[in-house]
Amino acid sequence: MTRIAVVGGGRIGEALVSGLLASGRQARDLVVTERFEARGRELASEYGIRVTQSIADAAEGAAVLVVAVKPNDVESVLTEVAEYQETSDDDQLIVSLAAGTTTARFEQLLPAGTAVVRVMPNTPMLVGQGASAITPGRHATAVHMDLVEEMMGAVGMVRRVKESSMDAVTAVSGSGPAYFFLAIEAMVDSGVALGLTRPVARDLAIQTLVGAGAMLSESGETATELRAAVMSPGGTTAAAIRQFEKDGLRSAFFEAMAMVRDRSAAMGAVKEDGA
Ligand SMILES: NC(=O)C1=CN([C@@H]2O[C@H](COP(=O)(O)OP(=O)(O)OC[C@H]3O[C@@H](n4cnc5c(N)ncnc54)[C@H](O)[C@@H]3O)[C@@H](O)[C@H]2O)C=CC1
Ligand SMILES: O=C(O)[C@@H]1CCC=N1
Repeated sequence: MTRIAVVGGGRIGEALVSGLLASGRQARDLVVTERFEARGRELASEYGIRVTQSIADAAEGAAVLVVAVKPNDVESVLTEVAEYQETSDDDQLIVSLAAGTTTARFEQLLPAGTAVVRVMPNTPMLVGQGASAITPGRHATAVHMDLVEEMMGAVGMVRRVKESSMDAVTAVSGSGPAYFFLAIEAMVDSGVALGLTRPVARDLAIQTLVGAGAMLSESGETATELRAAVMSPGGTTAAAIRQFEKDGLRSAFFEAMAMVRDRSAAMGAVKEDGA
């Protein structure tokens, strides 16, 4: 089976590894490079995978090298990857999970002709429920795209998009889980303010999110139709929706997601300028 090396054992690197193992991939087919030794030991003992501090060591024999470090660390990682590739016969497919960083930037830092596929994943891939968008670099072939679609498909759903859509994708699905976590925090606190115990408020709020998500994905009905079915005429839900609209919830989403798009685009622009 294709050997995968993951550089960066942080939150998203761990989510990928955990999701891949849960989907049936063998621990021997995965290797992680993690710069912090203690974190590396934690991952090795939790998942039974090999963890190393050396990028060259992980890259050796791997067909795919996944870059799962912060955008600011991409350059130093790719410098090491390029050094490795120039002295070996391996020509791994490079998969980027880094927000805002373009495939052109990756190609600039890697040996000429290196195949790069950019992915915007999200953390629910930890439990096999990720939502990823993928886009090819200049040298990525249909075979490379199929390989990445299969890898990310093992930990959730995948859509192919144009690279120019990646900043918007980040606003919807990359950062998206945090919006729902924030909503749950607010719902639990509000339930407590209304007199519920915290465990009861928490359990009810979480199951409500899970149930609403299942209805959205399984019923074939739109969010608008499903909301209408909860809103009895002159009832409780209508009172809540009216208040949310008055407080600008819809516009808050629009503004916040436009901020993500702009932030993501700015991260890419700064790096391409070489700043
Ligand atoms: N956290 C999220 O929900 C999402 C994150 N991303 C992207 O994934 C990337 C990683 O994000 P997180 O996992 O949240 O960050 P993180 O900070 O949790 O993990 C990054 C890990 O990389 C390690 N690292 C850095 N330089 C290294 C090197 N040279 N060699 C080996 N290990 C090295 C760090 O020690 C750290 O453990 C970022 O580029 C981010 O934009 C994309 C989508 C969602
Ligand atoms: O907040 C971030 O920059 C990363 C990218 C998408 C989700 N988390």
